[in-house]
Amino acid sequence: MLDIRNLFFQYETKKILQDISFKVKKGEMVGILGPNGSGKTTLMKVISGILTPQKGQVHIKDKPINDYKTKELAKVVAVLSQHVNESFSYTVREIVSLGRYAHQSGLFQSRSTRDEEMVNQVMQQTGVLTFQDKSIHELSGGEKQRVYLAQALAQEPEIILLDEPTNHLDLSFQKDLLDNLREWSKKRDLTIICIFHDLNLAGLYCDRLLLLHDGKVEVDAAPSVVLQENRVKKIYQTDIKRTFHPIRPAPQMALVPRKIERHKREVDPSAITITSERVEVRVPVPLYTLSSGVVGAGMGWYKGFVNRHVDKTYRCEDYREDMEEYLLRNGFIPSETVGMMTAVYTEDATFQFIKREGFSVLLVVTAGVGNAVDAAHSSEHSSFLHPGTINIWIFVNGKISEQAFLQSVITATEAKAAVLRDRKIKDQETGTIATGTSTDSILVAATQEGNYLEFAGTITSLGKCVAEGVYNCITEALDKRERRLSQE
Ligand SMILES: Nc1ncnc2c1ncn2[C@@H]1O[C@H](COP(=O)(O)OP(=O)(O)OP(=O)(O)O)[C@@H](O)[C@H]1O
Repeated sequence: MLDIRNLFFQYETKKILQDISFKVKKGEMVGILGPNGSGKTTLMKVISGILTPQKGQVHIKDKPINDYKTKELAKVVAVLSQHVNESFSYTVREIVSLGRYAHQSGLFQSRSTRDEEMVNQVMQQTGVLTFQDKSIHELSGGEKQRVYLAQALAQEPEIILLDEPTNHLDLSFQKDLLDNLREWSKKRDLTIICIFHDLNLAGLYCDRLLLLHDGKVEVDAAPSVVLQENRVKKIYQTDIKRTFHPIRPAPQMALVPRKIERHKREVDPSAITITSERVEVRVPVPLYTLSSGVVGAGMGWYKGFVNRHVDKTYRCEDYREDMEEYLLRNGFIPSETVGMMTAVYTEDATFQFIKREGFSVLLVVTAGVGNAVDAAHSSEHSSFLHPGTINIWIFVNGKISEQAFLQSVITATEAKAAVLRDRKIKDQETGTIATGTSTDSILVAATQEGNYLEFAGTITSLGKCVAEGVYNCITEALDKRERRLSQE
């Protein structure tokens, strides 16, 4: 559809575009990225024929752009630029109707029914129909943006070029616009080339990204290839962290602000409160946490950690909502808290603080084994769930990798299974040695400050602390439980 070959462009003596080549297929949505001044707008102007390159060619539908007459080009390419001249006080409908210019013929450029239909349709699609009789000067920045988009669509182009179209748009209009553009590209084969400053929107919506740097193509590939952490850091000269969109398979770049906070981030036993109602840990600054809690499950930043005692007969339709209400009643903010449940006596909780060169680990455990299961034979069990019985908390004063988060879980689970093996705790249904209980929970939380700990396998320095601490804490908790049972 579009073939750009070896473009060179300069404003007087200033070289802007240097040897730019790329192709865009029909129906593709391509994002153009690059830091300020990298040449994005200049490239768009060359593609749309506003600027003529000193060298190189732009072919549209296999024909050099110079061979197109103005009207003919307008039927193929529409441009939505950043800065639009608004010297005339046209109404919205008039502005959108101007988009039909290329389709009108004859001396008086008379409008056909098709023109009217098209204008109404695009005004409907872009949500500007309701203010069609207002003057453009009376509109907000976002409303104007949608009017000019409607004008571009009214051209019924095959290619649309957009220069930062989400500028001025609020969140829902950004999403609507990009959803619509992508739908038009997929369902109507509209070819879209769009400049983005927001790398996340570009990564989420585009089929392909072209990253410009100093007037050259740094990389032209799929979003997951282009949006590499080190590349973006280097080209944009800023600190970012690559992550992933939680719902769609798209890379996302998170800005990392400069740190100015002065709070001490260390979790030690003074943060723990143990009562018959719950075990809680409160910290002043959120910790990066991986958990299987009733609330706060998955990865997130949390500053409250609650292991709530519930009765063995606890049944609740919506236990998540119940837990959130419980947290609120007790002064926790649910969105900042990981909440777990257990039927064991929380006052029998155990903890251990292990200090090592450059980092430390606080472990907190509640354990009961009335519900013990041998994972090797779990298929023989019914799937009835009892409240959690071995809950393990691992707080790391250090900076740990995502790998170390997961390895901590593995190491802790192995240490737990080892306790049950050494104490010969059996699965009541199968008579074999249990490996855990059916509803165990775990959390690993790290301050993400200080020494970097990449691994937490059983024989790494962090893994050894986790293994030792979990083994000791569960053992002590089960001793307490046995003493309590023997006294009852
Ligand atoms: N009319 C002009 N005359 C001379 N230099 C210009 C002109 N327009 C742009 N430039 C220069 O060309 C370079 C590229 O500008 P361009 O607008 O293409 O960059 P961009 O990547 O779109 O930037 P931004 O992200 O800031 O919109 C810049 O250094 C700019 O100052």
